[in-house]
Amino acid sequence: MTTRAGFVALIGEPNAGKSTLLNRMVGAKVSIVTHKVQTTRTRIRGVCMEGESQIVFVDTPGIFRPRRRLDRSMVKAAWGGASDADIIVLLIEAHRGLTEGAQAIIGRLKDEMPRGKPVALAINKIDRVKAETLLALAEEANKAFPFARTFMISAERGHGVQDLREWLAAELPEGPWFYPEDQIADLPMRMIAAEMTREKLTLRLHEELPYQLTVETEKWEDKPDGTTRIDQIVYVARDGHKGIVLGNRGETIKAIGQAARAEISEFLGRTVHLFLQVKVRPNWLDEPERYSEMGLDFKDGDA
Ligand SMILES: Nc1nc2c(ncn2[C@@H]2O[C@H](COP(=O)(O)OP(=O)(O)OP(=O)(O)O)[C@@H](O)[C@H]2O)c(=O)[nH]1
Repeated sequence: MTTRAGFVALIGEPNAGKSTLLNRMVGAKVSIVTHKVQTTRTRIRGVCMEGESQIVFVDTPGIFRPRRRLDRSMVKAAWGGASDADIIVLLIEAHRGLTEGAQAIIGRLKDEMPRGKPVALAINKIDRVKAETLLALAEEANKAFPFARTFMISAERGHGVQDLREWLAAELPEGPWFYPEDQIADLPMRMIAAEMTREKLTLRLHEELPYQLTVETEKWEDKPDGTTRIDQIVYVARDGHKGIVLGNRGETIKAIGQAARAEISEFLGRTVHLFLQVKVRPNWLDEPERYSEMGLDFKDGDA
């Protein structure tokens, strides 16, 4: 049996339908993550199996409209995320055509993507236009960039989505899966729970640390008595940050834990026992191992 696995970055202007498409392909469970603000560099948005292929979708937050310095570095990171993906899918809206924004993305794809990286075009929202308009748009776009394939889809209604999935599955490099098949169903829940804790940390610590914090769900145990034990680790970049997160006699982390526990419990509809640990992981932003752990191979100078 030949297995395939790899990373796919969905890019496009805001509102192009990236989240809708992702949810179609991966399942509705990830949708809660989608409205979250741009808080991490690159993260996994969802995983799906298609035949013997494991497709891992990565986030490319904030490709657009940098407002602050920090945002600009995230824009760069987003493009780093895209160029590290095995396949890129550019989503454009059928009724809006090749907007200025879409053309700007194509310009950057030309400048920044390594040669030979497959970039597919997905013309979304085909339910909103006539066939002639669609064909003309496909032709125009393919003149602007040598797309590996062009798909005409409606993420909302599901048209064309399976074709895209099958193509992605076949294009991914051969290799072992990144996640055991039985963990895939669990993965969105683990990510959502980590995101909830992260949000509480960000709320509580305001502008102090948010870009230097990361939360990972280490263990997840559904107990026979109907409760769930979740162990998470809050990673900070420096020793000094640990104290800020813990607070005076641990009261900050305690309050954060309580708030996160309440939200996770409500979301799961079960009693949750949440255990938080704060650990220092210096320079996690620059640490390539962090990304290889997720299966992403970041090279120096990406961020
Ligand atoms: N008519 C139509 N609307 C769609 C389709 N796909 C998505 N939409 C709508 O387009 C809007 C934007 O979709 P999202 O999936 O949130 O877009 P996004 O690219 O993730 O947007 P950002 O999160 O802002 O980057 C939503 O109102 C969707 O319901 C489609 O195939 N047809």
